[in-house]
Amino acid sequence: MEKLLIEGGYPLEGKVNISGAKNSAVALIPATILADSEVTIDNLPKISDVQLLSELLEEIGGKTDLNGDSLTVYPENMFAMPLPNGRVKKLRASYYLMGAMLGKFKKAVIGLPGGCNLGPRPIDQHIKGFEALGARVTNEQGAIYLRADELRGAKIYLDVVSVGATINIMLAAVKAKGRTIIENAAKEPEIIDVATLLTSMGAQIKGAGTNEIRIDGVEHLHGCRHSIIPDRIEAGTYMILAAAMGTQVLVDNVIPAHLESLTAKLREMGVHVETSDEQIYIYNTSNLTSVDIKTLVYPGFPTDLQQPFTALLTKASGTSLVTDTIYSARFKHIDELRRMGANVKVEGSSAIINGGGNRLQGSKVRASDLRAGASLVVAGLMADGITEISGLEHIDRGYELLEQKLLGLGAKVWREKMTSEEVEEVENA
Ligand SMILES: CC(=O)N[C@H]1[C@@H](OP(=O)(O)OP(=O)(O)OC[C@H]2O[C@@H](n3ccc(=O)[nH]c3=O)[C@H](O)[C@@H]2O)O[C@H](CO)[C@@H](O)[C@@H]1O
Ligand SMILES: C=C(OP(=O)(O)O)C(=O)O
Repeated sequence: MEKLLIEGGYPLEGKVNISGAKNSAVALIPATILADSEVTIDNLPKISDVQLLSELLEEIGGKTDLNGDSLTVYPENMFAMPLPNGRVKKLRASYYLMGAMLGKFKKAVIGLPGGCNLGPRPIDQHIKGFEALGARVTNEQGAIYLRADELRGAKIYLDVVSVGATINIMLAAVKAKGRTIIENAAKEPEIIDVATLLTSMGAQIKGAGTNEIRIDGVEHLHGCRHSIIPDRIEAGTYMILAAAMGTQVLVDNVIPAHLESLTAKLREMGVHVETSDEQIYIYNTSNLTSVDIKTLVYPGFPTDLQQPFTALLTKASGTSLVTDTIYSARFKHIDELRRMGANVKVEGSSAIINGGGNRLQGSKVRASDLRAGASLVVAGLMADGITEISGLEHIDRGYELLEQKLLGLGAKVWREKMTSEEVEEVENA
C-alpha cells in the first residue's frame, strides 16, 4: 500500500492537461459490447476503473488492445458470462454491464456494484427501466439476474433524475424493438457522449442532453471510433486547487461550458477566472470570500466537486454553507479536514465552514472515497507542513497521473510505501 505526501504552501503555476472523462469512459467501455465489430475509444484516461472494465470485457470473451490512450475492443466472441463477484464489486460503473449485456444477449448476471461509499446508492430506477423493456429482474444473494425473451421499447419515467439509470436504459434499449422514451432523464455531458458513441455505432437516439430521450431500436450496431470528452470533474478539481494556491494556472483541454456552475461560484468568491474555447485560466487571488453552494443535477453544481470545493472554502473568510442534495451523507472528508485544523461542522445534509482563520496544518489523513481524496489533496497543498494521505486506491479510480500533473504545476508531492504498522493502523481504523 502507498500513501501520498504533500508538502504544502508552495504556489502553483503553469499548465495542466485534462484527461478524458472517467464517467464517460466507464459507460463507453461496456457500450462496446453492443457492437458487432471492433470499436476504438480514444482519449481514454489511465485510471483503475478503466483498467477493471477492460479486464471485465476480457472475462466475457472480448479482446482488448490498449495503445497509448486508445482502447480497441473486439466484441465478436463475447458471451453472457455471469459476473456475480470479483471485479464488478470494485467499481460503481459495472452496473453498465447490466444494460449492455441485456441489450446484446437478452440476459446477464451481474453482482451489485461498488464504487464510492456516499451513503445509500440504490439502482431501483435502472431495474424499473429494464423491467419496462420486458426483462425479468431478480436479486439473488447480491447479484442481479436479468433475462428477456425479447426487449420492446417503452415509455419510462424516472422517479429520480439518475445518470446511471439514464445511460443503462439507453444501453438496453438501443437494440430493443420499437421506440423507447426516457422521461425525466439526466442531462449530464457524459450522457451525450455515450449517445454519440452509440449513434456512431448505428443507434437511433434523439434528445440526449435534454430531459426526454427517444430511442428507436435497431437490429445491428457496427464498430466505430470515438474520442472521449474532457473530464469536467478532473478539470474542476484543478480549477479549485488553482484557486487555492495558484499564481497563474492554465487548465487545458476542457469544455468551459461544462464547468459554468463552478466558474460562477469561483468568481463569486473573488477568484479571477477567464475562459477561451478549450482552456480556463485561473489567476492569483489573495482574498477569497465565503459562498454557499448546493449540489444539483447538471447543469447545477456537481456533487463530485462538493468535497474539493469544501476544502477551498476553509481558506475563504466568513461562513459558507455547503448542501449536498444528491448524496446527503457525502461528508466523510469533513472529519479529516478537521484533523488538519479546519473549522467545519456537519448538520444534516449540510456542512458549515468557518473559513479564513488559521492555516491548515499538515496531518495524517485518510481518503474514504475518490473525491474525499481530492478534497484532501487541495487541503494538503494549502496546509503548512507535510500531509500524508492514505486510501490512494480511491484517488487512483479517477485521477490520471495525479502526482505528475501536480509536479508540473510546481507542487511538492510524492508517493511512498506505507510501513506495515501504518497499513495495520489504516486497516483497523
Ligand atoms: C460512474 C458515474 O457516472 N458516477 C456518477 C453518477 O453516479 P450514479 O449514476 O450512481 O448517480 P445517479 O445519478 O444515479 O444518482 C443520483 C441520485 O439518485 C439516486 N438514485 C439513483 C439511481 C436509482 O436507481 N435510484 C436512486 O434513488 C441516488 O441515490 C442519488 O441520490 O452520477 C453521480 C451524480 O452526479 C456522480 O456522483 C457519480 O460520479
Ligand atoms: C462518485 C464517483 O464515482 P463512482 O460513481 O464511480 O463511485 C465520483 O466520480 O465522484
